[in-house]
Amino acid sequence: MNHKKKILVLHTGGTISMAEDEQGNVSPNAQNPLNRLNLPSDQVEIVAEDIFNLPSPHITLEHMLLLKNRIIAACDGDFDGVVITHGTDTLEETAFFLDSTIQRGKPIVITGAMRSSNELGTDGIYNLKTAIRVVADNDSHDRGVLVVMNDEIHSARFVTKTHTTNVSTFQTPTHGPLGLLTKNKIFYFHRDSENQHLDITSVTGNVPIIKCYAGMNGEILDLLDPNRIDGLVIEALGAGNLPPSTVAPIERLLAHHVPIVLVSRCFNGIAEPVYDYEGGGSRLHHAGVLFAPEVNSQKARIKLIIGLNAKVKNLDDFMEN
Ligand SMILES: NC(=O)C[C@H](N)C(=O)O
Repeated sequence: MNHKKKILVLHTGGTISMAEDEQGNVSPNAQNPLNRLNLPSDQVEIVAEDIFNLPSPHITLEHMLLLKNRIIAACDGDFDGVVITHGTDTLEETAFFLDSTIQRGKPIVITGAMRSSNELGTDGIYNLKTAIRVVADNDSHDRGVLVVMNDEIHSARFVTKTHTTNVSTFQTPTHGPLGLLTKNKIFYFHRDSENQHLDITSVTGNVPIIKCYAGMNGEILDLLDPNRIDGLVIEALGAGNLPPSTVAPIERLLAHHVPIVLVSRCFNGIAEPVYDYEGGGSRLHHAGVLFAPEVNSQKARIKLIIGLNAKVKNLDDFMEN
């Protein structure tokens, strides 16, 4: 007889826990509608906790740290896996944070919804059910943190929110979903390599993100006080290039030992130091700018904060891998 899986479901809020009023305004509920979920008890035992009830734009790195500690305690205990429900706006950041701070092992899945609990075609209960199915599946072990929405399974490391309202918003631009669910089965197509993880105990640090654009001058960068920031992420052009007038302010920040990380503003692909012209990625890299090839700016920011809090010696290597 199969062992009955014991799964912890941690609700953090978001549209999945909200409802709309008669005017169509969506807001958090006092009563979490997800608690009406009815699962066959001979397959899984569910323990649900409302750890927070926040729209995901209210989620901070401190919330992510609390969540990480609760998940590690659950996995060290007698839970067979954890499902987290979360607002979709910052879901990829929480997923990436957890994937970067928790060792691979028991399945950890994050899900959310694009339509609140009483809207026509609501996807919340369905996504929660499929997330529980994925956690209960033996093949979901050792895959890192997974994002399950709309019958697809994605790696936290690569997934991103691509659409403001569509239920298929979560996509992996570089190589598609890791797997999918049908009515009765779960199929994994491939296994993503392991993300670096560091178990940190603090998340301090002020690391803003600046987006680059054609004709950008150095004025915004000049406004940054090196004593008030701990790092900077720049969404650069193409494979990782910047307009020439940004170079002098960048050199000034580097001289004050502010780590600067470049990612691409492109939706898809890998950033790397290639071009040898003023502002080109190769020259910037030589000057000390770091590259985060695989991740978008919001994930690079989280990665840099994790590296700084873990006091990583070689940040260049850490950000690049
Ligand atoms: N679909 C959602 O969950 C969006 C909502 N604004 C949130 O992130 O909390």
